[in-house]
Parts: sequence; C-alpha cells; structure tokens
Amino acid sequence: MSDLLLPRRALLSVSDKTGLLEFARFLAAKGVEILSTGGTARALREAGVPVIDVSEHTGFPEILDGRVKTLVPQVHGGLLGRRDLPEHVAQMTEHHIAPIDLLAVNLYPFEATVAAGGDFDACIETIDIGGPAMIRSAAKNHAHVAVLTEPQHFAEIQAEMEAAGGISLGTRRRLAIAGFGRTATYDAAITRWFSGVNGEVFPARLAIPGLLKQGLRYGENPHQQAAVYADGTGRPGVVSAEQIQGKELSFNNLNDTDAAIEAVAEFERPAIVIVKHANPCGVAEGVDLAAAWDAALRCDPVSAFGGIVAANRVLDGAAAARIAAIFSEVVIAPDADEDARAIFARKKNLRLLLTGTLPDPAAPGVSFRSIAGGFLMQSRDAGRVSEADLKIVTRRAPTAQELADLLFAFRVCKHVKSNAIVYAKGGATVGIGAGQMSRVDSARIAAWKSEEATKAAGIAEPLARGSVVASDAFFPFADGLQAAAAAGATAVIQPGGSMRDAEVIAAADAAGLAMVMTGMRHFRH
Ligand SMILES: NC(=O)c1ncn([C@@H]2O[C@H](COP(=O)(O)O)[C@@H](O)[C@H]2O)c1NC=O
Repeated sequence: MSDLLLPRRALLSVSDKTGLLEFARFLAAKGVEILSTGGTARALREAGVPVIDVSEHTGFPEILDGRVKTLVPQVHGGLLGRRDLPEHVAQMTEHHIAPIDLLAVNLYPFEATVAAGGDFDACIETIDIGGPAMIRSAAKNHAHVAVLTEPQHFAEIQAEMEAAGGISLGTRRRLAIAGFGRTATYDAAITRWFSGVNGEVFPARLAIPGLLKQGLRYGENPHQQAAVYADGTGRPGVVSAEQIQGKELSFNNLNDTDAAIEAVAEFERPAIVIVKHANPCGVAEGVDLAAAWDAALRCDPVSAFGGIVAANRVLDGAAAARIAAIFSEVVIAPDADEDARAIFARKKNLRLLLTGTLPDPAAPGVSFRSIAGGFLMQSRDAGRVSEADLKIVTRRAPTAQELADLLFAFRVCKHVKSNAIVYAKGGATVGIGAGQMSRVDSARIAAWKSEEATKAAGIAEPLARGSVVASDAFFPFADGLQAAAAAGATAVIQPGGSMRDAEVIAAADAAGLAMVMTGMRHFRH
C-alpha cells in the first residue's frame, strides 16, 4: 500500500502569512477543504480562496479574546484519530469529528515580542497555546497527518504534491520532527524569558532554543560533524553576521571569529584584534583602524598570518588595503565602506563578515561549556575594570600613560586563555603569553614573543622596554613579576588576592615598578 497522503481536509492557522495564499490556492485547486481561524480565514476570503471558519466547522465560537479557538475535540480529534483503527473511526463518526489531514500552523510571534522589548502582559498574551497543541497532535499522528510549521514548508510540500501526487511518510516524519522541534524551542524561549523576568538564572529544568543556521563541512577536525545554531538571544556577533564574500566558514573559523569580535568590542577607540586559535596574537587601538592594524600586526607578525581580524569601526579603504596585504582567514567588523569592500573583493577566499552593531561587552547573558554527561553554565564575563576600581599597592603610582596602558592590557587579558600575561605599550600589545599551565611560563613566553616582535620590527629599542604588564589572575609568587621587570615592564596590573601579595608587592617596589590591583580576575579556560 502506498504511504502517500492525499489530504482531503486542511486546517490553516498562521500568524506569519508568508506564502499562505499561494499554498491555499493550490490546495483549493486540488479539491482540499480548507478550515481556518479568524485572521487567517479573513486573509483567505479576501483573496477569494474558499474557506470555512473553524468555528462554523466545530460549532464552537472563538472565545476569551482568541485564547480558545481550536482547543476543541472536533479539531484535536480530527488531528489525532487513527484512520487505521476501526474503533477510532467509529468514535469519530459518533462524535461528528471529521478527519483533518493537513495542518499548517505558525505560532504567535513570542520571540519577536520579547526581542522588541514587549512588556510582561504583552509577552504573556503572545504565548500561543492552541497552535502548539495542534502541532503536537498532528506531529504525533504523522502516520495520517502532515504538519507544516514554517513558511518554507508551503513551497516544499506543494512541490512534492505536484511531483508525487501526495505527501510521503518520510516527509511527514521530517515535518513531525520539525513540529516537535518548533514547539520545544518555543517553550524554551518562553522558559528563558519567564525565568529571566523572575530572576531565576538556573531554572530546575533548562531548555536551550537552537535554530540551525548552517551545517558545517566538519568540526574541529575532519572526522567530527558540526553545525552552527542561533540561540535566539539576538546578541550581535559571529552568528548574526552577514557573510559578504569568501569561502564557507569552518567550525574553527566561527570559534576564532567569535573570540575576535568579542575582544575588539571592549575598546572605545578604533581598535583591531588579530586572533589565532582563539587567542589574540595582536591587539591595538589607534587614531584610525589603519594605525591600529599596524600596531596590532607588529606584536606577532608570524602568528598573524592566516589569522582572524576584527575591527570595532566601519572598515575603510586604508585599513582594508593594509589588512589585505597579508593572508587572513576572516575579517569581521560592524560594516565596510565601498572602498574596503572593493579591496577585499579581490581576495576571493577571504571571508568578510559584517555584524551591523558590536556586541555589548557589559551586557548580561550566559555561556555554556559541554562536559561529559552535562554542561556547565555561567553568567558571561561581563566584568570590566575601570580606573576607579584600581588600588595602587606600590610606593610608586603609575603615570597617566602607564595607567592607560594598564587598563588596556587588562582588557586584552580578559580575552586571552589562562594563564594570561600581556605586555602593552602605547595602546598596543607588545607580547602575549597565553594558555600556559604556570604563570611564570606565560610571563617568559610573553617576554620572548616581545623580543621576537622587536627583531621582526628591525628596531633597536626592545618593544617591552617601558611597557606595562597585565596578569589575568594574581601572581602566586614574585617570579612572574620579576620576569616582567627583567623584560622591561615598568608597571603591573593584576587582581591581587594571593597569600603572598606582600612578597609580590615588595618585589615590585624593589624593582621600582608601579603596581595596581583590580580585585577582579579574568580566567578564561
Ligand atoms: N487559542 C487557540 O485555540 C489557537 N488556535 C490557533 N491559535 C494561533 O492563532 C494564530 C492564527 O490566528 P489568526 O488565524 O486569527 O490570525 C496562529 O499563530 C495559531 O497558532 C491559537 N491561539 C493561541 O493560543
């Protein structure tokens, strides 16, 4: 027996009416009886499509301001009744329940209402009850019913019905999965919003909405599968960005680009961040993006090759010409002017992503990390240290220039994997030590990287001389700080809080360093 479904009766009830009329006309031409709810029926009638109001079909009016329109046995019985069980067929006949073979529902725009800043009552009223109930009934009974929950399903199902004469069981299963996925993500969005307004950061049961943005060729490695999902928070960044040109993005590209755009958003002045393997290898502010690029590149020109470049301003021709002079995988910025776009267009493989706006570094939110059998969830690191938070702990206070560089370096540190040590001078990093298991090793690597940068720049004066140094967490011993002093740093910024703070402060005083403590740590693992 063929598993093709030839619908005879359809119920259409959609908030987003995109594609509705064409599909309804197609169904009507196929002789399908169309039932519909208030606004949908009105739209169909105005377009001349024959339609029966669901209230006329059920003999029950839409009541309670539309809170009850389809929550009646005639609808749910019509969707849920098994056509292959004589008892079901007999009961449906007994209770005057006509089978409904095709359901097209898209839900009240709850997510959009939240995103638009709707107040509590508006959000509550936009919680669709009847729609998800019908989707679940139809999806459960996919053996006999097709459920369409996205506007793009209209064209897909029309094409299949035209080509095959009906809707296959395989398609109905796929549609049912999409339907359950839709109601699950809808409820996840409601739960997230409701727990948020109620101050519950970690609700007892957590659902995370995910909308497939695209499949990826592979994951971190070619033997891993991967895809990228939007989480519905609307945070601007790598997921929301528009790709203007270039090859398909990879898993690692997305991860690194996220690190780059989140880091560059920290800075008020024109800034460039160059990322490799999720760590910045050069960060600089400048009078303009071109100057910032030059200074960021100088920090580690070897690692910058094949890197990810993020800018916090509209990219202009001057900056684009400099960036395009070396090979980069991805460039991301809020926007790019005509000149910049033309320059990048000559590099066919370069991926150019535009975000419109920058992510707000201070905005609340959560981040996740998967671990075996579960995941870790925490509020995002929205912490930002400013001058008022600093405690000067050494005899010498930092100069104004040192102070500016200290704040800059600590902001960079927040985006470097722990243990993080960052040397900076004149609003640019000059040595970065990332991800080492001991802080003194990170300090040594940062100093060594700075020597390499000095050599590459072909200058006599070591870049680290007169620099400042930032540490993402306290120095447990004086050795890391002494390594920084030996490299030429004159001032230090660190959270403080070690049992040996006094020893570290004494070492700073002995070396003539100015040191400030932030009281805030920026581990990044
Ligand atoms: N209350 C109900 O029984 C009910 N039945 C269907 N809806 C929703 O009403 C909307 C369509 O309404 P209209 O056809 O009036 O524009 C759809 O998004 C559908 O999911 C309902 N609305 C909310 O729960």
